[in-house]
Amino acid sequence: MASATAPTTLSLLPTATSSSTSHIRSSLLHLSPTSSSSSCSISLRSSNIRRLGFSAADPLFAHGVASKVRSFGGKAVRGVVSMAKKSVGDLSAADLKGKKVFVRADLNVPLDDNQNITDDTRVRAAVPTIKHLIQNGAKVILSSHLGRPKGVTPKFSLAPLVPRLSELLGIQVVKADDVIGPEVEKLVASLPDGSVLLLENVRFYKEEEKNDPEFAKKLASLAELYVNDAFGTAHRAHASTEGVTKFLKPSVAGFLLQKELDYLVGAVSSPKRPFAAIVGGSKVSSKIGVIESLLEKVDILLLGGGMIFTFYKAQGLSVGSSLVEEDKLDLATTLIAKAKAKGVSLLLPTDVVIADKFAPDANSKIVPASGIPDGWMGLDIGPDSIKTFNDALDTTKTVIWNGPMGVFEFDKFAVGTESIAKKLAELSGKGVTTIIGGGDSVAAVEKVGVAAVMSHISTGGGASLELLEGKELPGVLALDEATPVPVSN
Ligand SMILES: Nc1ncnc2c1ncn2[C@@H]1O[C@H](COP(=O)(O)OP(=O)(O)O)[C@@H](O)[C@H]1O
Ligand SMILES: O=C(OP(=O)(O)O)[C@H](O)COP(=O)(O)O
Repeated sequence: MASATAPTTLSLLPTATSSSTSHIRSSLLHLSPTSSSSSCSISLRSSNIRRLGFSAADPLFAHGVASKVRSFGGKAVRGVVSMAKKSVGDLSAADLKGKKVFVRADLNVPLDDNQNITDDTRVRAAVPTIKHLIQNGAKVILSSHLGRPKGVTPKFSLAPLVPRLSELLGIQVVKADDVIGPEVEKLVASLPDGSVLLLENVRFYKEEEKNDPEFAKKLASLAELYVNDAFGTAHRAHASTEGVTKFLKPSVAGFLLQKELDYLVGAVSSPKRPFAAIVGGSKVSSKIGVIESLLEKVDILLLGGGMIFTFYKAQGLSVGSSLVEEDKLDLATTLIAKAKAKGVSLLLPTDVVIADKFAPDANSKIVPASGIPDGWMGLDIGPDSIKTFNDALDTTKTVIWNGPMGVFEFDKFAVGTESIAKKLAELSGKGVTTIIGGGDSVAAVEKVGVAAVMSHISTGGGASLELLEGKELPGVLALDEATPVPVSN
């Protein structure tokens, strides 16, 4: 784990020359949370941050440094500023033995009509942190939401999670019928060391989503330490993800949360190059933030999905009845110009699979991007584009993918998306870092059966999108910072 890494200290002095500045900048980039999430500390002045070409909004700093830099305004910052969050791996066995630990996980899994879990990815992803805690003698009070219930709703109970959790953990998980209150307190008091109590769906209380401080305090009163491992919910400032940290110290990151940050912030901020991003999905409007943020970092940007037709139309091509956002035509033109100015190789599909209706049994044909007839709509990228994309991807060392290349829910229009999934699997096998940024791209990778070989598959759709946009996640910001290391200055 990161805590085993030797502590690293950088001093950014105001007198730094331009050559030392570039050295510091590259060292700093190298010291992403990936390489040293718990033991890297930096001494810096805000003037040097600017000189190094960083802005306080740089995602590299988003989860530690930036907030401090901002809070100091333009004034000199002296002393140690930690860039990472404290991890559950930083807590010693003595910190954990016999301690009641409130663990917020994201166990928001899909259930079928018979309340069977149809995809247990999030349950499996929560296991390493819980196992670590129980193996160190902690009493785990496990909390999650499921769905978006309005008040107590039996079909959103966490009861279906108990058998799978117990199986994966190798112990019988006890379930409470409530989230707070005397019955829950009684169950907590009776917990032996190394056990797990699963609380009921935390969203059964409306106070959860309101981040009500009184509710957060009641949650906190159940435990002595807080671990947030709910990456998929880290973009929500709710009582169990943010509010509770005000009442429980330490408040630390779980292993899953750390891994997500390592890849979606660390690997993206200091990628092995060439670095490519593949962005697809339905609309430009939902991916503007991601595209703009990635344009700052990538060498190659491949665009697919429904959004390409807005780019085509902006370039004067006919798009038939394809999905187009008329109010985003100027934006598409701006993004193309921005890519050019930044030297990013932006590839739009050169051919598309078109359909005569939006349906799985639609008639289809392949046409060049410039040849979409009236009444037809583009639902997938074509074979020439797949080849061009594959050739570009062959040159890369890091790839991040967010959003399908076509309407992959219909088999006839899933070829582009599935080809990308297969290509990334092949590249992963050759040592390329492959990151799947949540949402439908994860479903595509799973459909093709190549999920296991990817470097990282995010468990959060919305959360990963916000991270890739360079936003700060409230559930992460609220956690304690990693212990600072004294700076030699
Ligand atoms: N050419 C297209 N026309 C219409 N919809 C498309 C097209 N290509 C992809 N889509 C749709 O985009 C949806 C995913 O979009 P989005 O939610 O933005 O991606 P993600 O979930 O990966 O973030 C899928 O349901 C897919 O069917
Ligand atoms: O499934 C989730 O988000 P996602 O669908 O964006 O991956 C999380 O559990 C967050 O759920 P929410 O969007 O109801 O807050």
